Parts: sequence; C-alpha cells; structure tokens
Amino acid sequence: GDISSQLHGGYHHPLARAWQADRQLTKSMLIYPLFISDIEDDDTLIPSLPGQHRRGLNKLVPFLEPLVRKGLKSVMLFGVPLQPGTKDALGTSADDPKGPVMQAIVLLRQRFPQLFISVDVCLCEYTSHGHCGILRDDGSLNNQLSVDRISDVAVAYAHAGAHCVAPSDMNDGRIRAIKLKLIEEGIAHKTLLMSYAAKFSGCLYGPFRDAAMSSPSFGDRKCYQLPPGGRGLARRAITRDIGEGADIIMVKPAAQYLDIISDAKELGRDLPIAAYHVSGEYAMVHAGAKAGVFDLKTMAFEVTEGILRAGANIVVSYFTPEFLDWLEN
Ligand SMILES: NCC[C@H](CC(=O)O)[C@@H](CN)CCC(=O)O
Ligand SMILES: [Zn+2]
Repeated sequence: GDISSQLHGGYHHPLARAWQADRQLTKSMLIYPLFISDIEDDDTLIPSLPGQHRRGLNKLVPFLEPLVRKGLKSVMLFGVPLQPGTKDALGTSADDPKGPVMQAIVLLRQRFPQLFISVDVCLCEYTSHGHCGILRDDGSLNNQLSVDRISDVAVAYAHAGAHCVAPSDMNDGRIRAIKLKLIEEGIAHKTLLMSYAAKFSGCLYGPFRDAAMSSPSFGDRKCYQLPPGGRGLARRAITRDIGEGADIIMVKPAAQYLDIISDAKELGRDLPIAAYHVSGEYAMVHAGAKAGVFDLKTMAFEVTEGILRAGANIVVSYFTPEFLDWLEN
C-alpha cells in the first residue's frame, strides 16, 4: 500500500517521540510565582493553593536556596500587604520602599545574583477596593490615573532591581506608558517588559485571590480583563502590546486558552511567548489527582506540554518546585 501511511516508525523509540515536540520543557522555561507578605517571619500555607505558602522576607532565602541549587532560574513576585494601613484608593503602598515586594527585590538580587527577578505590577493587592487600577466615582476604571500609577510602580520596581516588570492590570495603554517611563529613566535597556497581554476574566483566579487577599470589594474584572469568548479582542490586545513595546507577550490563563497562545505565537512570531498556568488551573490538577482521575506528575507534564505545544516557551507555574525535581535539565 501507500508507504507514507506508515507513521509508527517515526515515534517508536522514546527519543524519537521527544523529537516530535517543537519545544521541550526545561527548567529555564519555568517562572515560579512567590507570595511575599509584610509580616517578616510569616510562613503560611495557602489552603486553596496546594503546597504554596505566603512568606515574609525572613523566610524567603531559606526557602529559595535549595530550589536555586536544583536549577530554579526565575521567580515572579506578588506582594501580600497584611499590615494595617497598606491599602487605599490609590494603591499607595504598591511602591513603598519598605513594602514587601520592594524589599524582596533588593534581597533576592543581592542573595541570588543569577536568579531572574520578575515582578507582577498591579494595584489590586494594594487598593481598598481591590480593583486593578484607580476608580472613577461611578466605580469604573480611570484609565489615565491608573496608567500613570501602574507605570510609576513598574519603574519603582525596575529601579529597585527587578529584571522584569509584568503588568497584570489590563488597563489600556499601560505597556506604552511603562516603556516610555523606563526610557525616560534610562533603565529601559536593562528592564524586560512582559505584558499580560491576553488576560481573561473568569473563575480560575480564586485560589490566588485567597492567597493575595486581592478580590474586588465590589463588582468584578469583566470590564478590563478579557471576556472568555473574546478571541478577536485577545488578538487585538496582543498586537497592540507588541506595538507598544512589550518584550514578551503573556497569555493567562493557559491550559483553557491554548488557541490564544497559538494566536500569540502567530502574531508575536518574533517574541518569546509566556503563559501563566493560573491558580485555578493548578488547583484543578491537584483536585483531579486527589480524586484519582489521573497521576499528578503525569498530568502536570501533560498540561504543561500542551501549553508548550500551543506556542509558549515560558510557563509561569506553581508546579515549578516539582519540575525542578522531575526534570534533568
Ligand atoms: N492583577 C490580577 C491578579 C490576577 C488574578 C486576578 O484577577 O485577581 C492573577 C495574578 N496576576 C492571578 C494569578 C493566579 O490566579 O494564579
Ligand atoms: Zn490586579
């Protein structure tokens, strides 16, 4: 018969199967999210985010040392201000030099010179209303005030030593504003701007909001995060952010949005594409494994390989510590 119908020979051997993948998971592709609180000796398990803790500055280095030895290459910092007076309408404490994130940047840069420090830039953890920007009287986002504030916070993190700033706010035009300020400040050349370009609203962020105490006090994020059905909007946001100077495009969530990752790679063919395997997606894998649906490690690999197959070469993943044990390189 037609000999081109015979495919099995091309993937009979495990190595030949590995060769079928355009991108194979390695430790350097992984970014590990860290929750940093302003209680210095804090080390609190986050029940809804299996195995993840909120840690204060005094607990960070001992926790990270073994992970860095195992090959951890990059982290993403999220501040969790718990002290009274750290939340107001403007998110004033987001760039407080005494705040948890600003101090963690300095500490980690000094302690782990090889570690790539990316920092999430948003106001929702620092605003009394819990939204990702500054509000108008009617409760909607004031774009100009939000973009001004978010870009100031991004520049403060970059000045503190962040290698990468990653605005997850989804305010229109924040990428351009951050890039312009980085240029004005003379630090654009050493700061990577990673845009959460296609970030969807939905039900997959619950465990994160538990961890970061960052749920909106009223309403939701449906007027600034993308509607789950908005593939065209995502393509437009990705194209816009590339044009505004993003160095990396991120899609979030990931496993439920593989078509968007694929679009991001098509539209951002010349950029690295990141995907954030969010708290809800991570918790679902744990829940499925606990329910006996599948083996945890097998599914962690299968879901992450799917994210790579769709076009990502960077994955923000809560499974990072396990992958450091599971991967050779
Ligand atoms: N800045 C928004 C935070 C946002 C979730 C939310 O909408 O609250 C993500 C953090 N960048 C949540 C990440 C996660 O769920 O793991
Ligand atoms: Zn936010």
